[in-house]
Amino acid sequence: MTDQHPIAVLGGGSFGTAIANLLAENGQHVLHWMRDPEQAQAIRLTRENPRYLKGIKIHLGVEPVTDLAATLNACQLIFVALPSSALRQALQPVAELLSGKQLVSTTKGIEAQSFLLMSQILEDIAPQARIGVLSGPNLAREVAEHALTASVVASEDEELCQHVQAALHGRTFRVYASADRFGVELGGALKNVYAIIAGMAAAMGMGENTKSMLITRALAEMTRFAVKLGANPMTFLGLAGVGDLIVTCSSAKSRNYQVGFALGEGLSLEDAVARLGEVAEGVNTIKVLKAKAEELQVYMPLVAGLHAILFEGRTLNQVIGALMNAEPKTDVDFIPTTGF
Ligand SMILES: NC(=O)c1ccc[n+]([C@@H]2O[C@H](COP(=O)([O-])OP(=O)(O)OC[C@H]3O[C@@H](n4cnc5c(N)ncnc54)[C@H](O)[C@@H]3O)[C@@H](O)[C@H]2O)c1
Ligand SMILES: O=P(O)(O)OC[C@H](O)CO
Repeated sequence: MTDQHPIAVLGGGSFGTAIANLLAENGQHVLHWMRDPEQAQAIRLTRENPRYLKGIKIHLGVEPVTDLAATLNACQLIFVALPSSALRQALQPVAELLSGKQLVSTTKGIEAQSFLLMSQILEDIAPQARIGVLSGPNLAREVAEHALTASVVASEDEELCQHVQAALHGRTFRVYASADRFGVELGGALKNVYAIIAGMAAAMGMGENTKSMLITRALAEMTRFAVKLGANPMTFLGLAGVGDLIVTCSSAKSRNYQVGFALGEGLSLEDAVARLGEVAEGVNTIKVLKAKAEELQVYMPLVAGLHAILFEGRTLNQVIGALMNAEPKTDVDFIPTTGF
């Protein structure tokens, strides 16, 4: 069933475009808001978004728009696909218009200083809005190319979850619901850091054993951190936890992995980010995560190691040596209890 109102997607990058297309393919009228009028006009004329999703045809049901206030006024359900660095700055000025709306963040980042996740920023800006997140193993290009894909909508608001499921479910996209908004969102933000490490390991020609060790120890580390913050560790066994970790740490289509690969080839961080030309959220997340782990005294050797390479002048070989020679540890070191 299609919505009476158009559905808004905020953000003209690869994920916003992929989600807008999915919604339109399901018969929804989509107002796809982007800040750049030239980009909007180019999409209207060519039905493509060549900078971010070259070669993908954009459905006629997607209407590129640049008037943010008019877009928010017209829509009840709003997907936010802005970079984490831009979300607050873009939406604070229109906060009043968000009241009572269903806001679904797809942005996988953490705000510096506040350590707020993106849906917490939405809550902060618009306390009267209904808030959710969409997260999972969802590489934008694969979503747009109709690879069979699953995602998670997470919110305490069941009606919002059902609305998102109805709007997005289709032949190639399946949405699972969760009530654990915090855990789902945290998983999406944390995995980007480990994807950078996985990209570095790939560039150095490390083997499949190494990849498996990295992913598994990353899962242990991010779960340990999440538990310290009061999250449900079981969420990390789902699509938005280990699912997203696997895809992002395994695929050269991931921008975070690409940054790591470039670093492993010897590029500086600045050059690696410049070569990418798109958002790699893990680059900002690593700084705030390292600081928070120290503050909370959570053992996160992979995070500490990446931080040491990027910002403390350590070499990759020094860090690998330290990681492999660290004191012996147990394998699974958190025990889910019925309290969660
Ligand atoms: N691309 C993916 O595969 C994917 C999948 C799931 C989630 N995400 C998440 O979605 C978020 C957005 O990523 P993306 O891949 O679409 O990014 P992108 O790099 O493809 O595009 C970013 C877009 O944001 C716009 N933008 C930047 N600053 C802005 C501002 N101040 N106001 C308005 N627009 C602004 C840019 O013009 C661009 O259109 C990220 O947090 C990412 O983690 C991405
Ligand atoms: O391209 P990345 O590294 O931002 O990852 C994209 C998605 O988050 C994968 O689920």
